[in-house]
Amino acid sequence: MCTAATYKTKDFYFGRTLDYEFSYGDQITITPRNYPFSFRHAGTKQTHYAIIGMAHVTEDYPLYYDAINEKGVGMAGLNFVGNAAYADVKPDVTNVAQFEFIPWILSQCASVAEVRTLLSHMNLVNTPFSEQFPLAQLHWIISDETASITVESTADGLHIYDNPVGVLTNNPPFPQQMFQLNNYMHLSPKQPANTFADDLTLTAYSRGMGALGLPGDLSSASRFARVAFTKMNSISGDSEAESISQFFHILGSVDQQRGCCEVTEGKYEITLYTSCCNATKGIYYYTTYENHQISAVDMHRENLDGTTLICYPVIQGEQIHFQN
Ligand SMILES: C[C@H](CCC(=O)NCCS(=O)(=O)O)[C@H]1CC[C@H]2[C@@H]3[C@H](O)C[C@@H]4C[C@H](O)CC[C@]4(C)[C@H]3C[C@H](O)[C@]12C
Repeated sequence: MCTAATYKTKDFYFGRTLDYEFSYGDQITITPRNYPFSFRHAGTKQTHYAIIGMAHVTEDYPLYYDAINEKGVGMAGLNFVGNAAYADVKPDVTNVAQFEFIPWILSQCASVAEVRTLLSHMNLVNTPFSEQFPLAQLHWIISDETASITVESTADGLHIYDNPVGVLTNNPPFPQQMFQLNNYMHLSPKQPANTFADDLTLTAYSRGMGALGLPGDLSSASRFARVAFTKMNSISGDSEAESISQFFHILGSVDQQRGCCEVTEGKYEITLYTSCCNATKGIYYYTTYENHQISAVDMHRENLDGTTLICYPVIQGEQIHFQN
């Protein structure tokens, strides 16, 4: 399972948890403006916006999982298994392979409004990267500081939904996830009043009872409701430190601990990493399952006019600050 979220204070923040039972081998990867992006069916872009995100790099190509561009647009792919279906290549539209979707959007869109325009003549196609990396069944959240959309490619075509919550998890399809929030409309960060029955003396005997009923399990639908509640009620100062700290707390509400989600005999899904991008400033912050210290890569500390990918390894291993 995975969860993505947005957060706005003075700057705009975008990030995700990557939950899985193994890592593909990820690196924080910067694609500078003059790295030539060769698209399988849509030509080559010699120059484009710079991108920073988490990717598996193979054959000098950044297979991005989540990323932001220098204009403040963020995009993340999350599993959508059993529902994702990609089209065949068609004439008279722009055919973009599923693995190219993040580079295609982030290399040329400066806002979600521009993304919508690009999507109106795009066909998301079933061309795999290679035999070793077949199609991934995903759906996507694409956001800027003003709006988010969810993109789902299913057997009946490409769907673009407004995403007013700015969060995404996995199945079921996005409209159902949104609909299920109706079930939780009575939840509140405030203490509840007794509306159960006039003749009963019921008391709020514990703090936090306004959110009693918020699901605590790790299913995708439950994580959607939980992170939506947490994010929509989140309050923090607007400094960089306060914003990042709050963002990691929002995604911390759906953190997956080893042992609680068995996917096959003896294999457990865990939160491999959590990212928090300052999309306004081009900084990729992250923590990993084994490293709770926040590490960061700032795209503007690199030569963004370069032609080759810049990769930083994910720092693993707890860094404990002994005080004595
Ligand atoms: C496994 C990842 C999604 C994690 C997730 O959503 N887990 C939920 C599990 S569940 O269904 O809800 O149970 C996805 C997110 C991005 C994906 C990667 C990116 O799409 C980039 C390439 C794309 C290639 O087609 C396949 C390899 C790959 C390198 C993908 C491997 C894998 O599918 C990734 C890493």
